[in-house]
Amino acid sequence: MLRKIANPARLLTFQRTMASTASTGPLVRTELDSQTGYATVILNRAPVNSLSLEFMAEIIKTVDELERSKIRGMILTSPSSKVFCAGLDVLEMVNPSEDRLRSVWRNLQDTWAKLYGTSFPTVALINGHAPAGGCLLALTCEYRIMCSNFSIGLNETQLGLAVPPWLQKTMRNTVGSREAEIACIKGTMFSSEEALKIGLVDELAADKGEAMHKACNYLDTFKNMSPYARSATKLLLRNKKIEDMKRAREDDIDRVVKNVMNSDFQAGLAAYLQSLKDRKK
Ligand SMILES: CCCCC/C=C\C/C=C\C/C=C/C(=O)SCCNC(=O)CCNC(=O)[C@H](O)C(C)(C)COP(=O)(O)OP(=O)(O)OC[C@H]1O[C@@H](n2cnc3c(N)ncnc32)[C@H](O)[C@@H]1OP(=O)(O)O
Repeated sequence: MLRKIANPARLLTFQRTMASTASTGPLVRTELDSQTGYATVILNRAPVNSLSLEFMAEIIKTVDELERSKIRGMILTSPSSKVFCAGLDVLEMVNPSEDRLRSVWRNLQDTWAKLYGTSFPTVALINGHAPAGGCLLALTCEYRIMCSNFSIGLNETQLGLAVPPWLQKTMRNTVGSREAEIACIKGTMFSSEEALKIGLVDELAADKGEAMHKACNYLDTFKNMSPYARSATKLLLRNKKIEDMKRAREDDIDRVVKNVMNSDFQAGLAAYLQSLKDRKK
């Protein structure tokens, strides 16, 4: 459940209607508490918040809007009781047109860059599983609070995908070189408790209410600090990585096209999709 806001009149909800979504309502919902200036961004692409081209475009637009609104902090979460974000929409990888594949990858790069380089403080409230692109979203935030009994990690190699350099660097920056190297190569999925142990998340919470409380506590630490000094320091720390990604982005896209258009990869993906279905039987 989302944190109750004392005065509902203070709650501004930005809503956008998106085409081609199976979710109820907008793909991304933003609730702004005008008392604190904190925005809760709720990823809302049922059933598992998988990242399609349009969904990522919506996340990017939302962050742009929040930058313009001069918010004091953002909490990124999901309305699901089981999944924070299931990563890239695997259907985007099934025999895609090259043009769409390039656009999907470009949007993933931009989603990462936008969230990684926000001027305001960000917390991922990971209230469910966060494989691959779900872990990526969490890693872009400054602080991660994870509910117990879920899993998180960069499991791309398990699917036959290479982890792009900019994502490897983000992981390395968070958990250190050795842990990142082993985790990326093996495609390890960590339990919430293991993730805390290696520093992939910063705190655990018993449930979403507790996680929300902890998220607000993190954002409150900046209450009396100059937003300029805070964000300038963050961007000095992070901008080079964003610029590096942008410089190499066309090579990155070419590599992904080669990876995904490969017939061995497509055969492996078909088997993977079948295994997702079989798990339910
Ligand atoms: C397009 C360009 C690609 C280029 C790639 C190159 C390099 C990539 C490097 C890094 C970037 C990131 C990559 C990725 O993110 S790849 C995606 C990785 N994600 C996964 O492997 C997650 C798979 N899903 C699960 O493990 C589980 O679904 C879950 C998230 C743990 C949730 O389990 P739960 O039991 O709650 O739900 P279901 O399994 O029943 O799922 C419900 C429903 O959703 C479908 N689904 C699940 N995950 C995805 C997904 N990622 N994309 C699309 N659809 C997904 C699932 O099949 C079910 O559908 P159904 O119709 O059967 O109800």
